[in-house]
Amino acid sequence: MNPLYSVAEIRSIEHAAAQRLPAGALMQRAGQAAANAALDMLPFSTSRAKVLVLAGPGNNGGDALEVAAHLAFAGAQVSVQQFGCEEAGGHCSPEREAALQRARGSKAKFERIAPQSLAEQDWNLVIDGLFGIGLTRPIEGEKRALVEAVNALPCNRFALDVPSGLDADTGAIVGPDGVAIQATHTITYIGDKTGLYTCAGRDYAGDVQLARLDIDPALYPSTHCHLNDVKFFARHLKKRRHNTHKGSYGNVAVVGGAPGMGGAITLAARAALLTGAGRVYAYHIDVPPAYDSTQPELMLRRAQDFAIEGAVIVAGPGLGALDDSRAALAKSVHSSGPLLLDADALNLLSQDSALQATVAERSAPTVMTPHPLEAARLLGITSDAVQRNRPGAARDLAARLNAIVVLKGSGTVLAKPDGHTVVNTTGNPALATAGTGDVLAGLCGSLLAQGWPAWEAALSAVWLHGMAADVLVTEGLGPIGVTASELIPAIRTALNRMVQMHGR
Ligand SMILES: NC(=O)C1=CN([C@@H]2O[C@H](COP(=O)(O)OP(=O)(O)OC[C@H]3O[C@@H](n4cnc5c(N)ncnc54)[C@H](OP(=O)(O)O)[C@@H]3O)[C@@H](O)[C@H]2O)[C@H](O)CC1
Ligand SMILES: [K+]
Repeated sequence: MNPLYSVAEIRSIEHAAAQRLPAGALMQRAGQAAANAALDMLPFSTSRAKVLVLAGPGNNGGDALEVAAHLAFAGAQVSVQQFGCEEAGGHCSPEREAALQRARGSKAKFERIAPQSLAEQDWNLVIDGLFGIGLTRPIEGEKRALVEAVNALPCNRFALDVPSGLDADTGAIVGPDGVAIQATHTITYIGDKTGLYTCAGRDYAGDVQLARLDIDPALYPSTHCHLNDVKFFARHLKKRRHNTHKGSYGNVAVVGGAPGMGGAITLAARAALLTGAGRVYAYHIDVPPAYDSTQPELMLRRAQDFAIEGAVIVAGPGLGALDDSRAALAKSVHSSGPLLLDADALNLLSQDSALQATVAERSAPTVMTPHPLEAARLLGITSDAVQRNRPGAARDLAARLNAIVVLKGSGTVLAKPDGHTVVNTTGNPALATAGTGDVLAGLCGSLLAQGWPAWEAALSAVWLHGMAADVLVTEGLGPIGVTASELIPAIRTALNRMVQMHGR
């Protein structure tokens, strides 16, 4: 189900497949698959279509040359900007050579147009075959200028395998200070790749399609990395029985709300309530209001008094960094039930290695929901370093703290202590606003309280959180200006729809 492969795994599949096929067969298949998709992108009769093909020095360039030949034979006006073998120290592959001959045998025009002159022509499509999984350093010099000029063109940009400049494993732009083709569409070969869905991947890959090149499935290794999918957690979507009561749906205790931060704990508690928890307590570090006038169902208490066993604890929303905050966190970590750590709980934890050891030894499940900077503090690295390898950072943190980690951001990455990784595909920039992390924490805590296993609770919470934002945008609300408060009822609707569709 939606496996994601590393560059190393793709290389080994490619190598095994190539042993059984005539030389160049995979590249020809790659070129054919891309050409077929490209023809669908051309706006009208092919003969009037102007296609700019960027062919780099490696086999990604070979793919592009195959595409150039196909499109030229189909009648399109093809211009090839080739950066040939001499660029790569002369070691071009035989299959790329063969592709070059085929392209030269077509009506494709081999020319070198100055990047700044590209905009003078009305291109209908750009084929990006500069670099694929072999990119080893930032794109520089003339190729950098070409990438920037192509990104400014008003037409579709079709990346072969990976948008040139993007790291296929991490979704980071290969830097420092790198550039990448901002593709509107990507056809990725042999296996889907993590970097197309996280970090800069979603912004630079556009619509992704997979072309497996008819490779024998037996050549694919089992992988521990997948795209999130309802199928991973659907069996826990259960229709409610009549003969139940609030105790059937668990208790959530949200711990936070230091002075001036009452909003965070309120959002988390409301999210837990509106997504089905039986009882929700909000344990405030500050003196809490008498009651929440918008949601009087919430039970507000002082964190100093909290001794709630049997509840799922969501520690962190607005927790602050007071002595009382640390005390409440320590009590939460030493509790015996499922625990969700978010926001300030993670920041306090990053300063306390003894408490980290206690977390790692917990017998009950722990879920952590850091954003990149919170993850960086826990890992003792910079947030840039986290973003340069989000899957790796999430896996490191999960292993170190024996916890399920939800590394938030574009293409949220979830990791288990055993290294299993899932990249989420729902969500959009509507979530980039204050409080949505508090809402996710409350939602995940609510599912834990309702008896979901921790991994499936995290997968489902992240999926629903993003899906709710996607629905709000399709309904014309956002992505600009959506508030965390508006997200909560949208999540409730999405959850109920999912239970109706998949629940038993
Ligand atoms: N092999 C097959 O049958 C198939 C391959 N597929 C396609 O091939 C690419 C991977 O091809 P590869 O040649 O390994 O790598 P790239 O084409 O991505 O380019 C690497 C070459 O570019 C040089 N390089 C790397 N970074 C830079 C840079 N920043 N500036 C300039 N040049 C750079 C590199 O040389 P170095 O030794 O200098 O690193 C290589 O020459 C894959 O993505 C597919 O598109 C298909 O899957 C079909 C089957
Ligand atoms: K490419």
